[in-house]
Amino acid sequence: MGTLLDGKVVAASLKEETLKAAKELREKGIAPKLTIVRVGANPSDLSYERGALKRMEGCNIDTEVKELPEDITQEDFIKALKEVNEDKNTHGILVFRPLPKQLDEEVIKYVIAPEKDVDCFSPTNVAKVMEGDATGFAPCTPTAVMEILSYYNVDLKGAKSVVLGRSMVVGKPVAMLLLGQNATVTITHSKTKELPAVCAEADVLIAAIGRAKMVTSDYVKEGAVVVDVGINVDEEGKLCGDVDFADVENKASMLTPVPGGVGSVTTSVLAKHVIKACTLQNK
Ligand SMILES: NC(=O)C1=CN([C@@H]2O[C@H](COP(=O)(O)OP(=O)(O)OC[C@H]3O[C@@H](n4cnc5c(N)ncnc54)[C@H](OP(=O)(O)O)[C@@H]3O)[C@@H](O)[C@H]2O)C=CC1
Ligand SMILES: Nc1nc(=O)c2c([nH]1)NC[C@@H]1CN(c3ccc(C(=O)N[C@@H](CCC(=O)O)C(=O)O)cc3)C=[N+]21
Repeated sequence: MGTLLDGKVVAASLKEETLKAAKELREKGIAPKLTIVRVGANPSDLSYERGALKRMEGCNIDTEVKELPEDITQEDFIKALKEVNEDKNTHGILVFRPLPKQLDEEVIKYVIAPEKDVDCFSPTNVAKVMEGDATGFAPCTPTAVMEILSYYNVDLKGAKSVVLGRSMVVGKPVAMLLLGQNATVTITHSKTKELPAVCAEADVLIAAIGRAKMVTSDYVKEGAVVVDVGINVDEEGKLCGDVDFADVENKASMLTPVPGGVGSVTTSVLAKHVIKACTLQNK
């Protein structure tokens, strides 16, 4: 089988850098802090929150969770978010999405302070991802994909890369980040014709569709690098990715597992972004 792209190893390496930077900030009397804004108690928000709080603790980053009622009005939500924006002790803000339907994300995305927006909610940061402007914050999950590829020295220059999925959360931004590293990028989605054949052209294949084990060996070129972003549950109720790992592992040269792949790097990127925000705000 190919090389396992082990997210835990990448996460540990990122954590080491982040811890060192956090220590240096604290020596200057600055305590880096992430504030999480959560509306209601959605299970997937709570699962990410648990992982994020644990990771911040391991990285010596302070945290606060601003828990808001499920039925909060737009006006009250905006007021609460502005308070976090203005909180001098908060350097990074994570707003769990999607928000409940009475809250209009198209309005709220303009409210979050771009310099504290560590998971790319603000259009300012979305634009910076498009422009390849490194002063912004790309979303954590696509950045985690890039960190894994970089850690394992995957050469992206000129590489044929195919992204499965075009959401604003994963597919589109990861395509822009790949382009920024000089990959030749194809973005595919539910309307793509001859999808397995298009994917089988890829040197680097990124799966972010949210379809359990859909990516079988016929989607994969012999020797390709495959990164699985999906977090799904299979028919037995176990966590699984978008890639059929057992079917693909002997064809790919490198492959991420689920769990233990991209998902385990995402919170380390979040921590890195909080440190970056804190450093920039104290320049
Ligand atoms: N590891 C992590 O930290 C994270 C993991 N995830 C996981 O990543 C996956 C994707 O998430 P997200 O981008 O938010 O999902 P969305 O549902 O928002 O987007 C899915 C995308 O995949 C495309 N798609 C869906 N079905 C097919 C299909 N049969 N063939 C081709 N394309 C298809 C859709 O196409 P179209 O646009 O045409 O509808 C869409 O662009 C999920 O499993 C999610 O749980 C998400 C965030 C964080
Ligand atoms: N602004 C915003 N950004 C997000 O990234 C975001 C969000 N809102 N809202 C909620 C969803 C959900 N989500 C999860 C990520 C990882 C696990 C998960 O299970 N992680 C495992 C690791 C899984 C693995 O190893 O692959 C863990 O942390 O132990 C779950 C859920 C992020 N989300």
